[in-house]
Amino acid sequence: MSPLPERAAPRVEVHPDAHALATAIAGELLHRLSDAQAAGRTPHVVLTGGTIADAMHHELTRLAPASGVDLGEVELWFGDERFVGGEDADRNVGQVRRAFLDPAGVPARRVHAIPATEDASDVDAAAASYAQELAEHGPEEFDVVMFGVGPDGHIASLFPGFPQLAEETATVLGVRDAPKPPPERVTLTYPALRRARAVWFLVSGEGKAEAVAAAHAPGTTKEQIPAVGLTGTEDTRWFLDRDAASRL
Ligand SMILES: O=C(O)[C@H](O)[C@@H](O)[C@H](O)[C@H](O)COP(=O)(O)O
Repeated sequence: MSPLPERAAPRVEVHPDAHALATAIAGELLHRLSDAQAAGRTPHVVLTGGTIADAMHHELTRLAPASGVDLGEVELWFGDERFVGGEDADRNVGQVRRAFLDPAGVPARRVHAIPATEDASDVDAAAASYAQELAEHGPEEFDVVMFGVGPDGHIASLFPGFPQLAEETATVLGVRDAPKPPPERVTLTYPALRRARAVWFLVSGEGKAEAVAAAHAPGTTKEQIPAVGLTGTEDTRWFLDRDAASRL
């Protein structure tokens, strides 16, 4: 892997409400995908779970047909996954499938799901398997990496104070005892997630306002608010609604 290039300073973009936020992010994502395809690249995107991401996926499905983006030529990855059964409603990939992949007709071969409990003996085996998939089929740089942000500032399954935050070699790790259920998860790490042209945080609601403010306060560390540790090479953006931005 080549040395890390320059990083883009974080910018904040505030939208009136969650719906407007979801629409704006979907539109921006389709722009990025369209530009990448026009430049002759098959873009790679890291998806996330959560409420605002779900709303954004529905908007993607609605807006994609008129965008000119070829959804057959986009590689989709996941920033983290709950280590549960493949059909469990808790799986991020299931949520994305229902809102976007199935209705928009994204080919299964483009979707890189993190192993479920029937595919791996434990979280470490699942992480090793996804790391191998990433090494074999992943890009040098993702086009867009998206994150929901928890009220505690967690992104993917990187939780405040957890050892995964210190990882500088492995691209994917297992997590046990996560503070948010389910306790067993698989997460990409900073070394994988920072290989990104664009890093976007998708945040909605008053319950996130404190974490958003802390992430933007001088001196906050990634051990306190894991979202602090990540920037893209071209674009680092906090997509907020008014409530999430209310303490900035
Ligand atoms: O792994 C999880 O338990 C969740 O997916 C979580 O990481 C989520 O992405 C954020 O908490 C934002 O979620 P909301 O958009 O629903 O607030």
